[in-house]
Amino acid sequence: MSAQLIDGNLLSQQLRAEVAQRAAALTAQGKQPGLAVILVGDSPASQVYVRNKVKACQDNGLHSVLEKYEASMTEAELLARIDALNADPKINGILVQLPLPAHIDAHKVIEAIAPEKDVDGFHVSNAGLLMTGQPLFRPCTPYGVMKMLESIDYPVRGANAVVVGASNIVGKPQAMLLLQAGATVTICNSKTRDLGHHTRQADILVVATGKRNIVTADMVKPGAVVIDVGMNRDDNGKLCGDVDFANTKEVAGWITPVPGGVGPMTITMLLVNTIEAAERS
Ligand SMILES: Nc1nc(=O)c2c([nH]1)NC[C@@H]1CN(c3ccc(C(=O)N[C@@H](CCC(=O)O)C(=O)O)cc3)C=[N+]21
Repeated sequence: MSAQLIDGNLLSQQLRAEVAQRAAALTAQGKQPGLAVILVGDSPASQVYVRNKVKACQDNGLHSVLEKYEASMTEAELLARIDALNADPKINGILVQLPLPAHIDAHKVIEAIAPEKDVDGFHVSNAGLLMTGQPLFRPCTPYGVMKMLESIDYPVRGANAVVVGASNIVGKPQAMLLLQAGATVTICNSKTRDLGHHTRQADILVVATGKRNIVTADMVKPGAVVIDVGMNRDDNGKLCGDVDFANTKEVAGWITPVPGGVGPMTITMLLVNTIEAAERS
């Protein structure tokens, strides 16, 4: 292995220690930070993620409530729950776990969350603030990736960054954060011709497609930072990313593992955003 590992568990541990201190300080002022997590339906993957989020709150002194609903819940019922949480002074952050069942309009639901409680940073108002350089909440996964680059003191300014994947949740906000940090940013998508041509230019390569092995070692510039946002299962049911880790680690300068990379950082930044919401309240 020539690449250095960027350990998301270790970095999370350090950042969560700061989170716990800020949570304790707020609690001492009678303002314990609170997160509400809403899960509609019972997808096993979502159950695990949501439980991890609630546990991270408990471990670091944040108040949390988990609201679980049947997949048959109506959109109107969900919107009513969000209204109630918007008005609840004990709740500083509201997270509606995605994806939602097909009969519920996810855009409508996200737009119903008060922007100052939108700790995912998915509301159009928060997307607009991010795009115009005045972010209120940075979306957790891209924010965590920037913290990982910071942790290795990587000079993002002037670097070539390539983001593979253009989702509203990861790819697009990731590109914005990298751009604001001074990188030259390329966003690739599922229609990109000759993906390797683009990825080989990358000093920083962020891969967020949900397709296992979409990036292989021959597509990576020697010495590059490779950040794997993928969460897939291999043929044996083992968690794996979007990058062919075993071969790419021999080419890259730094690489993030799956599990133990971006995933824990996403949860850490959710805690950070919830703390910031409480500090502002
Ligand atoms: N409104 C909303 N906000 C989200 O932030 C959100 C969401 N919906 N829907 C689903 C995705 C996925 N996501 C993950 C977070 C942490 C891990 C994580 O901690 N992964 C561990 C492993 C977990 C395991 O063992 O399964 C790791 O990579 O080491 C994974 C996935 C947040 N998401």
